[in-house]
Amino acid sequence: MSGLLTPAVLLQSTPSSTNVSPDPTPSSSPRPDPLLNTKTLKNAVLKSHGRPPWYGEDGQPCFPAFVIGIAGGSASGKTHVARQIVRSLGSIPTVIILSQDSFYKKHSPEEIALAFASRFDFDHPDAIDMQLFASCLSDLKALRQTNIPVYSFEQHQRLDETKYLYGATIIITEGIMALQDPALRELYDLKIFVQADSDVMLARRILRDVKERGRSVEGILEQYLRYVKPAFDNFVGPSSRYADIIVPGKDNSVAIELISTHIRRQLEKRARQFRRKMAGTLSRSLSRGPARHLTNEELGLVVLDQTPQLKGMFTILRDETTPRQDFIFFIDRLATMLAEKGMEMLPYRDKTIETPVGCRTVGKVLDVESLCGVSILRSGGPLEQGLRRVVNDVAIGSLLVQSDSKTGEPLLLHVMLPACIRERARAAKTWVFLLDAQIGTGASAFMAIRVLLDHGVPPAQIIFVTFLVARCGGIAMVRRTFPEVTVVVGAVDDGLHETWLEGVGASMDVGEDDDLDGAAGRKAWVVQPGMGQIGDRYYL
Ligand SMILES: Nc1ncnc2c1ncn2[C@@H]1O[C@H](COP(=O)(O)OP(=O)(O)O)[C@@H](O)[C@H]1O
Ligand SMILES: Nc1ccn([C@@H]2O[C@H](COP(=O)(O)O)[C@@H](O)[C@H]2O)c(=O)n1
Repeated sequence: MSGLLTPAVLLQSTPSSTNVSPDPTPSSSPRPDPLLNTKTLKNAVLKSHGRPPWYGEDGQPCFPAFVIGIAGGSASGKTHVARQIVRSLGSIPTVIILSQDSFYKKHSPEEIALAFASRFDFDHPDAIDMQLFASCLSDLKALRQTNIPVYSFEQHQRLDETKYLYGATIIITEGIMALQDPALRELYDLKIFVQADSDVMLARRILRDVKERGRSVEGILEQYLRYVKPAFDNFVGPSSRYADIIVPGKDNSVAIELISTHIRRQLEKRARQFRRKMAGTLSRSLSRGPARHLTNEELGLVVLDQTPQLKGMFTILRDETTPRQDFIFFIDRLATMLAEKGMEMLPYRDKTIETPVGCRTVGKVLDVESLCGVSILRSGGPLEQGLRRVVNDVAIGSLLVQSDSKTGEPLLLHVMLPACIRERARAAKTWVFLLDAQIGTGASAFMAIRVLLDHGVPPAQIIFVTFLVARCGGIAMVRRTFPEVTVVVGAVDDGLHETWLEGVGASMDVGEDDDLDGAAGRKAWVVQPGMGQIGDRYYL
């Protein structure tokens, strides 16, 4: 792996307009193709055509990520092969290139001093934290988030920071010892060994280490003869026997093409028909006669009290003649009421206080370690204001789920989560308000809940807050699959219909279960009587 820092890298094969970032920093300006320049690898941002559902109707992940292990001598061309595979795959879902270099053990000051004198053996299997490597890879393969170490070749040291990774469909790991460890080998779906002549490897290593790793030629040669060459003979070379395919270290375009064809076939087998299935079940049940309308109690929803005051607010919001200013005012007010209702679902404990007139009294205090919001873009946006009013300084992340224009499948296009749920241990202690304007087919809600579960948020700590739910839509499936998730809603409507919306093709109002379908309009599942496209009415 080249580059001074060696974090795992998230790459996309072709540029996309949508930024799917593993980092909380959104990219605003066009970035160079990270495949072309090794120096940009450390800044690479995951871009994707979107991640289709990775779970079944039971909500459980059904296909692990496809994992490829690439081993070979130092500078044999492992990173190059990995990038060529990504490039050759063309339009594919997200890929992570995970370098074994990230997992060099933390060194003592004495070891670092030896490393600077080219007297430290980085080529023995013991130099690598194989256990951590296997555990991070196993999390990623199981579609869970992970945080991997970041290594500096310049400092010969693992840095304090870690790199958050989530959401890859294909993971390519590369490293001299990638095929060495049995636990790692177990995780691979395809094992590759890159074979190059030793003089080619040495020549490439000298050029690269001088240019990119700040080394002298003398140091490189000393390290090579003392450690690199013997390790290749003893460990790296012999591990080629575990490979499914040996790829030449140069002129390897035919091998790369064969490998990508194999991967493409494997991915096709994993394609799913999720939203269609959810909507299909619904249509079939409707065509058999009048839909059986489950009651709010049967659906297990927490519905705001349907007081005349609330009904009055909904009347204004449902009215198509309501001016936008009024719509925004009442949506914000309703969002605040829903956030307050959501707060009722949290645990509280007793707290004794003293009042300004000297009386002691027992009250309540919120009993949660951490609390955040995640908004399903962009129609979850109008609920953010309500949550901010109720919870001071609350961190709110976002997810972008959009329907594929051809298949209608929900696609996860963007994940930007607050820090408190980017680490598994913290996520387990965090309560999350998941915000979306309405639940129609339920496909977006399903996907968003799955993302939180992948990060280790317990289902009982997820509070889905929404203005409207379609009684006969996917809510029954969402509730059946994730019974511990609380759904707080303003009103429950009876209808859900697939409609052609004229002239709104460019809209990205994706939280409302719509299918983008050309510039002249789009097909969308709309809740009826409903309020129309809440995001459009709020933001346009
Ligand atoms: N097939 C190839 N053709 C030409 N140059 C290559 C090829 N593969 C690798 N290289 C060059 O060799 C050097 C080391 O390659 P790299 O992929 O970083 O090796 P590794 O990851 O195995 O250490 C890089 O400068 C790279 O550009
Ligand atoms: N601080 C370090 C750590 C490792 N190395 C050398 O890197 C080689 C593995 O990386 P490749 O990208 O070449 O596969 C390995 O041979 C180590 O000797 C180093 O020089 N300094």
